[in-house]
Parts: sequence; structure tokens; C-alpha cells
Amino acid sequence: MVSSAPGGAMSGLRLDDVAKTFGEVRAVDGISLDLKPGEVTALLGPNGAGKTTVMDLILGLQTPDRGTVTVLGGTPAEAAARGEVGAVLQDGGLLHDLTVTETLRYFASLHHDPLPLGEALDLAGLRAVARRRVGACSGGERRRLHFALALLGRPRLLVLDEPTAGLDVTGRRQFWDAVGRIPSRPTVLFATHHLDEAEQYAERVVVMAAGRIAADGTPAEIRGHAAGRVVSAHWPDADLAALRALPSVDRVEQRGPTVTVHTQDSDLVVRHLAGTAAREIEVSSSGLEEAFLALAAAVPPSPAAVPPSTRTQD
Ligand SMILES: Nc1ncnc2c1ncn2[C@@H]1O[C@H](COP(=O)(O)OP(=O)(O)OP(=O)(O)O)[C@@H](O)[C@H]1O
Repeated sequence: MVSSAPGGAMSGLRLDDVAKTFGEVRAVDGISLDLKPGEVTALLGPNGAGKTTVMDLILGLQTPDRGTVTVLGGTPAEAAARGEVGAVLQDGGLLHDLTVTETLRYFASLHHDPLPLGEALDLAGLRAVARRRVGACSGGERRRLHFALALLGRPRLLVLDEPTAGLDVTGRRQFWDAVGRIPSRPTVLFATHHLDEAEQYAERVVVMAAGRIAADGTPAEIRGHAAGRVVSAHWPDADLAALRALPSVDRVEQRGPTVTVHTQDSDLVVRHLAGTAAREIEVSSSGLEEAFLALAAAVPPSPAAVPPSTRTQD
């Protein structure tokens, strides 16, 4: 990974030891990240991992308790004021009585050199519904309108929070085709729950769990965690050192009475376990989903997860 001095022009986006706490919840717990200009990065993680909070910090919608966020060489507020950051956040914030084109025209008037409306309509695949009232648009069409709005300022950074939520497979593919055709070739950071989407469209995958980065690499490297098999067994007093010393063992975890062994050679691990007090031995093949969950589980949970209904405003 190319790194640069804090605030350096090399960096599309840089987070240095950033933390954000809401009451008792450490939503973001010391994250450092450096994205190269033009890089497309997926932010993966289970519910409550801190993905949205990271995006809010990048957009300047939240301020960090600790650490610094550098966006295109300046503060988030400076980058936003220059119109260099486009965002697709959760649904909402659209006026239902305006048509798609009227909505675009209104927001374009806020930029000093907006993308021509026709180009935004084409990129977002909205030509056919250009004259439709927003209130009559489908959820997928409104999602694409959000995307078109994010493109108006010719962004150098695009922050996308689950941008393809609600889109079918074709819509998702069209969306990513469009991202590849954006003339300003922005740095892209997108949150997703779809592992296949991260693998297909991101050059880099950052896995978050409990406010921290559990893994960071190319999709192939993240998938590398998934090669092989998972052997689990009931063994409360497992001899973890002996398991770790076995050849072919990648990782050993003890969670309560269950020991889980990630290995390239499940036969060897099963033979070893058979000579111990381990019971209920199970072998499964690990997929990307499991790799992701295993990576997330390797990070201890942050205290007292707050249910969304009790969220407070910052
Ligand atoms: N304004 C807030 N007030 C209180 N707690 C908050 C607030 N915003 C986020 N949190 C908490 O911080 C943690 C991280 O939330 P965040 O929304 O960043 O996660 P996420 O990874 O985006 O989750 P999801 O995939 O469900 O969208 C959660 O425990 C959440 O409840």
C-alpha cells in the first residue's frame, strides 16, 4: 500500500487512530486507514461494526473523539465545501413532488461546475424515469437518484453506504458498471453486507468488527482466510498450544466450551482431537462468509451494544 505524510496529496483518504464513542459504545475504536486516489475499497462488517460511523466521520457528519480524518489533503469539512465528496447514504431526504430531473437540476444549482444533467441521468440509468415524480419512483430508482446526486459535483471521493441495497442482481451490476464510468475516477469507499459484491467490485476489502479493523487486504487475500476447513469440537479445557503446534493449522479459537480450528488438513486435526477429551467433532468447509465471520469474531466485542432504537444524536 502506498502511504504518504498526513494530509499528503498522495492520499485519497486517510484515517489516523480515529475513535468515536457514543455513551458506553465504542463505535469506532482506533482505526487507521489510507486509501490511494482512485482505489475502490469495500468496508465489510456485521451489523453494528462501525461502518456507518466511519463514513459519517469521513463526511464530517460526526467528529472523532480522537485521531484525525484527512480527506483529499484537508479536513472533511474543507473537502465537502469544495464539493469534492459525493455520498450515497441511507434512503430519504428527497422531495416526493419533484420529478427526477427537477431534483437533479435543483441540486446541480448548488455546485459551481456540475456534471451535465444528461450525463448524470445516463450514468445512473435514469433516462427512462427522468420525468417521473420522485414519489412515484421505485426504491431502486430512488437509490439511483441518490447516486446521480452524488455525481453532480464531479466527486474525487465517493462514500457509499450500502449503495446497492434494494437493487436486484442486474441493477447491482449496472450500478457498478456506472461507477467504473464516472469521468472523475473517484476514490470509492463503500459499505456492504454482500461478500460477493466486495469480491467482485473492490480492489481492497477492509473487514470491520466491534469498531476495529479485523482484516485488510485484496479480495483474494481475504478469501485466503477461507481456504481450507474448519474443525470444531466441544472441549472446554482444550490444549490450544498443542493444536496450534500442529502442521497445517492456521488459527485456533476457544469460545466457551467450543474449540474451533482453521486448517488446511482436517484429517490430521481430527486424528489429533480423537486422542483427547474433545467430543462432538465436526468438520466443515469454510467459505468467504465463514472467513468473514471468523475474522469478525477474532475481535473482542465492544461493551454494551446499544440497540438502534436507543440511539442518541451526537
Ligand atoms: N448516534 C448514536 N448514538 C448511540 N449509539 C450509536 C450512534 N450511532 C451508532 N451507534 C452505535 O455504534 C455502533 C456502530 O454503529 P454503526 O451504525 O456505525 O454500525 P454499522 O457497521 O454501520 O452497522 P449496520 O451494518 O447495522 O448498518 C452500534 O453499536 C450502534 O448502535
